[in-house]
Amino acid sequence: MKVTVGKSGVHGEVFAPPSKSYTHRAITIAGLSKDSTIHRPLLSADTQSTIRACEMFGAYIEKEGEDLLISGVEGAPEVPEDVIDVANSGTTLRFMTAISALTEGTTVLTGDNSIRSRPNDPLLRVLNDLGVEAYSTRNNGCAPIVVNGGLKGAIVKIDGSISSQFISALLLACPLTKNSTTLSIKGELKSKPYIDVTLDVIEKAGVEILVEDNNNPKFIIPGNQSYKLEEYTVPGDFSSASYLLAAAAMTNSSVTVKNLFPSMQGDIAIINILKEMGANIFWDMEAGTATVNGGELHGITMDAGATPDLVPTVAVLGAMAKGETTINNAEHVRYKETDRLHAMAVELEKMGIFCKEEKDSLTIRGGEFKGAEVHGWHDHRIVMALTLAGMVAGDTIIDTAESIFISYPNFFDAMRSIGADVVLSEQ
Ligand SMILES: O=C(O)C1=C[C@@H](OP(=O)(O)O)[C@@H](O)[C@H](O)C1
Ligand SMILES: C=C(OP(=O)(O)O)C(=O)O
Repeated sequence: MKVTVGKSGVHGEVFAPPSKSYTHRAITIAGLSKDSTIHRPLLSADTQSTIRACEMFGAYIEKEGEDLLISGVEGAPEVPEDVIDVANSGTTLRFMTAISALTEGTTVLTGDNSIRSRPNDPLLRVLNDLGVEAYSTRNNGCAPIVVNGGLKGAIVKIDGSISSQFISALLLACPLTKNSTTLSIKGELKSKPYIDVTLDVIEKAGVEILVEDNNNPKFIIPGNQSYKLEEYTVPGDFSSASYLLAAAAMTNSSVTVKNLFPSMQGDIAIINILKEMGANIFWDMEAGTATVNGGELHGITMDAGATPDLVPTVAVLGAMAKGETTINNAEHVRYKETDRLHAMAVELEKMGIFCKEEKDSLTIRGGEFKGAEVHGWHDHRIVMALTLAGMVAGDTIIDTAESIFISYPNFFDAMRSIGADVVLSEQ
């Protein structure tokens, strides 16, 4: 699918979609509990992967109105009858690899081309240390992955510099083993707020994990616990909202995004980033609304360590801001659906913007956008970010636009409802 984007601004109000990260955790934990109801889950391609995987472990999941009713396996996942295909979802692959380790048999997990090129070595290594035979069939840490269950608690260390999802996965599975686990981190921990999101839902489901030294965390996970999620409401997604808010800042127009209440999401940082860049933004936490009313944007230096998913948004903001924007501490952004540092540099250059890509940083010199035919890299965040660039440049065509189904299925409808000129076509 292609999207043609014309010069346009935004106006009015729009609802942020439910958080993808919170939805993955709520479904996974409900799948391990008894009976739970999840209110306002995100139903997208990635969260459908988590639903399918939980069903393969024996959970029953039904949609009733806007809710998901989940009858879980009460801590004892069954051995799946078939290969688990997570499609494009890294979160699902990592979480379900650890859940497989709780079964008493063999699970095989795989996914699409992108998933089969993303690293998992640190997770597989720690599972080995926890008594599980877990390996990549290609011996490079990439899916397909084989897991022979039998998870036991132990004292282990994991590399935190590639993906926090390995740690979230272990935090989800380890409370269900017979003995306790102590998990500490080697190297710099990236994407830490996602671990806080995991701990938030784990705690709401009545499971206890002790965190020693929140800055360089060590997790003490008592064993023999059980999840009881019962009732859970998913908050709005700040990563998805970043495109809506940035659209107003980039086109000097105005939008109010609703459903943005405080939560543990690191991407709440978009509010301060926009403020720092010069946008007129006001977040009313009690009302859960964030309003952007234009502004004169200038370049900033951003540390992407905790908020990798904001990188495509900040890259397009930087491309039309005055001066230079540098995104540092961003090597882990290369291990996503695609290498997003490279993808943004290549596509922004096609639109006339100077970019300098280094091993773990991207510098963007603000300039005049020109319309172009650009590649969406089959990556939802690249497509959504380039849509904003197209609204400034006009005459922009982005391919692989269907990838928005991964995290924000009605992104184009939402953008159209606030005035964006976006037209979808089949080829
Ligand atoms: O746990 C999660 O929900 C996520 C963690 C982050 O990944 P990394 O921890 O691999 O950086 C983030 O980029 C991804 O979109 C969602
Ligand atoms: C990287 C992402 O998700 P995942 O790791 O679950 O594929 C994302 O949504 O940007």
